[in-house]
Amino acid sequence: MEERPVDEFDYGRAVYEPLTQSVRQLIDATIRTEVGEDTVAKVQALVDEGARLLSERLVPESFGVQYTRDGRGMPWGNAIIGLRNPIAPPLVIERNRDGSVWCDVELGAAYEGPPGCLHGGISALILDQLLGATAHRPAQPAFTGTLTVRYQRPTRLGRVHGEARVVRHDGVKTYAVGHLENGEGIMVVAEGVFVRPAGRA
Ligand SMILES: CCCCCCCC/C=C\CCCCCCCC(=O)SCCNC(=O)CCNC(=O)[C@H](O)C(C)(C)COP(=O)(O)OP(=O)(O)OC[C@H]1O[C@@H](n2cnc3c(N)ncnc32)[C@H](O)[C@@H]1OP(=O)(O)O
Repeated sequence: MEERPVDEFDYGRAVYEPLTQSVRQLIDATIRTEVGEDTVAKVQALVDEGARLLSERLVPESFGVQYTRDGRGMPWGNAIIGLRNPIAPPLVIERNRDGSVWCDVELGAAYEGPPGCLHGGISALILDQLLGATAHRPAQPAFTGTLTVRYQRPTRLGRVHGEARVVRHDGVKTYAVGHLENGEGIMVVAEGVFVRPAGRA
């Protein structure tokens, strides 16, 4: 079997992240463009050619979490944090010493629900990942059992700050809370129960 280079995380990141970023720009421009139909048709042909080239070799199914030889996880297809997923903003989750987490993310036209505002499902997606990340412990995966989201005020598109922390553990269950805020205050709050599935460490 071919030896995997130790720095394959950095290598993969250098190769694929710029492509993902370009596709993110393409998504934004696709939504907001006002060019004429000839240009749209021309771009469509270019995009189709790009998709054809990339499809010459594909993993058989979804990306999953691939691991480098030194054990670093690459959840690069993930819908919200995926480095190779153009529909992911992506969310970069930072962890404090006490295990709580936070993120700052810029959310544009691709995440719109009510005009000019963040789609509620996207808020829930961000909070699911944030609360899940703080509930998750190494070698103790915790699935979202229940996520309750309260939308207090419409969140304008743009810069959003999120935070989450664990409030208690009860056997296989971990209870976490979190919120999304921006310059206008706290917009969305969430609480969740994360369950370590039966039969897992
Ligand atoms: C995700 C793991 C990944 C690990 C990978 C490593 C990298 C991680 C890096 C970074 C963190 C990432 C963070 C991820 C963020 C995103 C998370 C998601 O979106 S997860 C997808 C959506 N969620 C599902 O698809 C679950 C589907 N449901 C199930 O699989 C089961 O129903 C499960 C595991 C939730 C429970 O099944 P049972 O058979 O293990 O549990 P029973 O024995 O029935 O119950 C145990 C206890 O839990 C409570 N419970 C069960 N289900 C519950 C629920 N849905 N809500 C609340 N409590 C529940 C029960 O009442 C019971 O409590 P009593 O011990 O009696 O006090």
